[in-house]
Amino acid sequence: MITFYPGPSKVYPEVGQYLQEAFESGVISANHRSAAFMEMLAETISNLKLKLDVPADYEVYFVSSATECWEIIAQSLISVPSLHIYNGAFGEKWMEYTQKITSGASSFYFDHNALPELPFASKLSGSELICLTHNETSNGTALPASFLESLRSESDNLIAVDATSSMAGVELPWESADIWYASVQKCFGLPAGMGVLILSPRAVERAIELGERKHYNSLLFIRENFLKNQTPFTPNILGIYLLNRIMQQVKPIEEVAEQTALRSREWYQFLTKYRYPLVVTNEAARSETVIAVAGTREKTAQIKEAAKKAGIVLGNGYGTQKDTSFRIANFPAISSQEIAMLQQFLVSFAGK
Ligand SMILES: O=C(O)C(=O)[C@H](O)COP(=O)(O)O
Ligand SMILES: N[C@@H](CCC(=O)O)C(=O)O
Repeated sequence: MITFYPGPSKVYPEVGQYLQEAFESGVISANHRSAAFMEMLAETISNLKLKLDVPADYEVYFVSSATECWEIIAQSLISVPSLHIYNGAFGEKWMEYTQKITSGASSFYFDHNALPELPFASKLSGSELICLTHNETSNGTALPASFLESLRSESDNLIAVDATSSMAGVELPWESADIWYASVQKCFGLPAGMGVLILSPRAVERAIELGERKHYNSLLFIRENFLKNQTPFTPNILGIYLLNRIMQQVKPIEEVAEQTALRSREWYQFLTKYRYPLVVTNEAARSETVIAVAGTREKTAQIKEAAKKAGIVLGNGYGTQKDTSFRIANFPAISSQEIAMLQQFLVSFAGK
């Protein structure tokens, strides 16, 4: 089967070889306070920062998932009600989890075919954390870099961005936000089981100011460990090993992003040509890494079933469009040959 599911998704083919190497190297049997592990952790962070072009003064931590980042942020970085700007299921869930933990999260909902308006920024006091979803996996939308850049210039607030399904696939305007996080099972092309959390110096300062230390995953506790090249709890050592190998292998993000952009343009043109209705009709709001195709319940079920018979897994819809859309991951680990196979299938399905 070839898979276009937007997470877990296709892993880079080299992962097979790296798994064997990890076993043979002995590092996955090593204690996580050993020199061997600490060196590997430091090297992984350094390779990730290099390949993804993360600013030198931003700090990188590995946690268990993007979902855990919702909790870490709510516990350790929010003191006054946060503002959540979203248009889909993952942004909404982030707001709901935060609400449960902090008892104060406000929402600014915008239509998935629109981009959020900026005037909300002038109504903020300055201490609220602004929470944005860069790439909304559920409905195939993304925020353009220009939106993040404008928000940054309009507001002094700390900004947190969920880049779960875009980090390592597109270029991110790092300096336009303070907290970024993602999961490795999307654009990193890795097996699931790890989250990447990246903080600006201002976010670190905020964590220090708030001084929250009540949880095993309190940000300050995580940070203190990472500063020693360690982790607060036994980490996913295999996941870190694989991430390091993939970061060594991939091209710089600028080149990866070029390919993502080109492939996404081709996908949208192809789908339009063969009359597959897109969930996102506004081109400016479309994601480059997750493409959502609309359809009736019946048609959507039929196409997923026919694809399966042809050896292809399409992503189910998610959230309000669970049964009336399917999703196609446009992640870097997917090969051009696989894309051609799916397109061939879609051409023949369209003709039926
Ligand atoms: O796809 C998204 O967007 C998500 O939020 C993921 O489902 C979250 O993945 P985890 O890393 O939390 O498992
Ligand atoms: N992120 C994946 C999985 C989410 C889930 O099922 O919890 C998706 O968008 O489908």
